[in-house]
Amino acid sequence: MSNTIETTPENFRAGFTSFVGRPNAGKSTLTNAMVGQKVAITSNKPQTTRHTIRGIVHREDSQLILVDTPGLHRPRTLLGQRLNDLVAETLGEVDAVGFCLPANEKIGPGDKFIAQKLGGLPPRTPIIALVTKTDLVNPAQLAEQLLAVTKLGEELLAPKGFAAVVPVSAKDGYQVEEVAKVLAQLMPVSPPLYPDGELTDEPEMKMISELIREAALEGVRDELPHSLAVVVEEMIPREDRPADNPMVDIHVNLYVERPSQKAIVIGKGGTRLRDVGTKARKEIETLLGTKIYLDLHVKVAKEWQRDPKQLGRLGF
Ligand SMILES: Nc1nc2c(ncn2[C@@H]2O[C@H](COP(=O)(O)OP(=O)(O)OP(=O)(O)O)[C@@H](O)[C@H]2O)c(=O)[nH]1
Repeated sequence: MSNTIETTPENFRAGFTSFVGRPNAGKSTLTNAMVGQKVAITSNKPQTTRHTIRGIVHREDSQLILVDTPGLHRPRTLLGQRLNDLVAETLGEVDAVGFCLPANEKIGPGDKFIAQKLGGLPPRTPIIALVTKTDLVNPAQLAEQLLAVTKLGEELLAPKGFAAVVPVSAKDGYQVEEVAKVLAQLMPVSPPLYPDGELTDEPEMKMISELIREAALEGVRDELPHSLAVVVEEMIPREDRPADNPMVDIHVNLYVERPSQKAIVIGKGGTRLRDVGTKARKEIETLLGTKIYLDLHVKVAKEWQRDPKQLGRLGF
């Protein structure tokens, strides 16, 4: 047992923060550079959020919980009001937002789009700009980008602009500590929300994806030898459930390489996927000891076995 309470300094700060930015902006790499350990949250933890926790930064005087903001990462799949609602809802729940903009690329429409959405947030959520990948530019280029980013903030986050603009390189570690420090100062005064140590639910997520993978391969192993990857995207406790009868929504993507394989996994009229879902659900319910709703999606990720970026994303 830890004695967290007794040893917590008086001005300890703890809270939730989220990195946003267009694809490739460096969010995941920065998250990994800041966090000692990867985690994913399930139903049985304190202070459960509806977001996937990507990691927790434990510092002497603070704790930062890095959460995902679904939606902003893939604006093209969500239209208009739905996106606005989602952004307000999810980012309304974090204590600060880190907006990642690569130092080596001109500010583009994707960045402006996100900045505009951030500008629509209630003014209480501080937004800091993180100019990422500074190792790829020279000092003059970096200075120019810092100015451009500051200007973007003044234009689209009027009247306040960004709470801070911090250059960082996750690759060589430059200013990674500074990012944590700046974010920590924006967290509310609070004892740690998660215990140090026993952090990870990742084995649980792995077991769940394995159960689904096994069920999905049953009977079609020859047709789908190594072409199936299963990723548990989110596990979210269902709201408004009685405490003695909880339920967890589990969203899962099954990745295959070719459309023909997708057809095999889904089966005629979706019957096969339904059977896979039923079988896996029972096993997962036994594993977790709670009711679940299993949401399975089959996606084609072309040649994912050969693409390091895709592999990374699928947890290989
Ligand atoms: N040189 C350099 N490359 C970086 C740095 N941070 C990230 N990258 C590279 O930039 C690419 C994208 O980084 P990610 O961390 O995956 O970016 P992301 O914003 O999470 O991307 P999505 O998952 O597509 O939203 C990868 O190839 C990284 O290796 C950095 O500090 N320096």
